[in-house]
Amino acid sequence: MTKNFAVLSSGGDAPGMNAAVRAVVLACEREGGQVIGYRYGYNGLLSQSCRNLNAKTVHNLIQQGGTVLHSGRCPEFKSEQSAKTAAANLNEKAIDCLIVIGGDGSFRGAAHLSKYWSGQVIGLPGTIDNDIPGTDATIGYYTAIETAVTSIDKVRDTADAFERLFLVEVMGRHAGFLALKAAIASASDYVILPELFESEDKSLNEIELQLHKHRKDVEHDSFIIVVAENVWPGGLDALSSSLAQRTGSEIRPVILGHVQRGGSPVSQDRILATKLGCEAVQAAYDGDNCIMIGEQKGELVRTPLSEVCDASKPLTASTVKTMKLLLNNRYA
Ligand SMILES: Nc1ncnc2c1ncn2[C@@H]1O[C@H](COP(=O)(O)OP(=O)(O)O)[C@@H](O)[C@H]1O
Ligand SMILES: O=P(O)(O)OC[C@H]1O[C@](O)(COP(=O)(O)O)[C@@H](O)[C@@H]1O
Repeated sequence: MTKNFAVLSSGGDAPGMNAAVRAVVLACEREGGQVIGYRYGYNGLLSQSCRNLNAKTVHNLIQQGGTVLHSGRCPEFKSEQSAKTAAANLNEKAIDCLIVIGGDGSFRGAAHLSKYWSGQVIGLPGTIDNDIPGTDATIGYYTAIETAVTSIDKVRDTADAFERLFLVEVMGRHAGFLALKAAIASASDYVILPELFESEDKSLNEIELQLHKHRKDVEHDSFIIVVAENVWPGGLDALSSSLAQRTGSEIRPVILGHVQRGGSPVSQDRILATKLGCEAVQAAYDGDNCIMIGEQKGELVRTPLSEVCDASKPLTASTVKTMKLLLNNRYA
């Protein structure tokens, strides 16, 4: 029996969300089913704002950044009444399976909905933060790394010209995946991560030591510190003035911000999104419910939403080891 699908993107948009929508639509059509797309995340589900999706509407979409369905945060979706409204709207459209592309918050929303709706809910991890367990990478993460690295490369040009110390803030909410990878790939000199942060004093002492030895060792005096957002109390301004006091250096802070969420997805994100989108449709036909599709060590994996919503995901130990050798503890 064919199934009717609905798909939405929720929370922070991520490059590759469109590729996931395309894959869901094409895989669904292949099985003879129909797909609608809800706009603005759970907001569209509550207001029944949706459109039909088919091979024609997803043509020429795989390379586009952002999300053609738009995204949104919808705080009222946490209520019982909202979930009941959403369930009624899905039933009105005769939907069998809702596919939610988003982060852990969006998956909490999907799990909440499933308490009041008898249809299937399936999550696809879409966030630049990569903070979702059950998958090695999330859709959008690879592109965001590239964007951050390209930006830091540009910062380096001017940092070298003036022999200045730069602080570059990278997104990630409360996770350091993006900052860690961006720092290594851009050959930055130090990185501040939520997972490793102990205290301001400890970090300042370490930076001071690294900077001092770096200045003795390297001909050029520029120094780039990547700072994951939401770690340093008072943010980049506070860190900048503490460092200026301690080191006497001229410091320039740069916040990369939402530029990291934009742009055409790199091929790794397109491929990941396409694989996960196809697998979501397969999982629906297998009768799965309340799961997230991920990829681990090259294999597609189905994990219960209850196991991904509130669990934390550790940084990869080998990447941290490399970082310590060449960045934070280079001169230790
Ligand atoms: N506990 C919850 N119950 C129901 N819905 C939730 C819950 N947490 C988050 N959501 C929904 O998911 C949306 C996206 O969550 P958010 O944390 O902002 O982004 P992300 O999904 O990227 O982590 C929220 O705006 C809300 O609509
Ligand atoms: O766009 P907003 O609402 O300012 O949110 C910023 C946050 O969204 C993100 O870009 C993506 O986070 P989510 O995918 O969890 O929504 C975070 O890195 C950042 O902290």
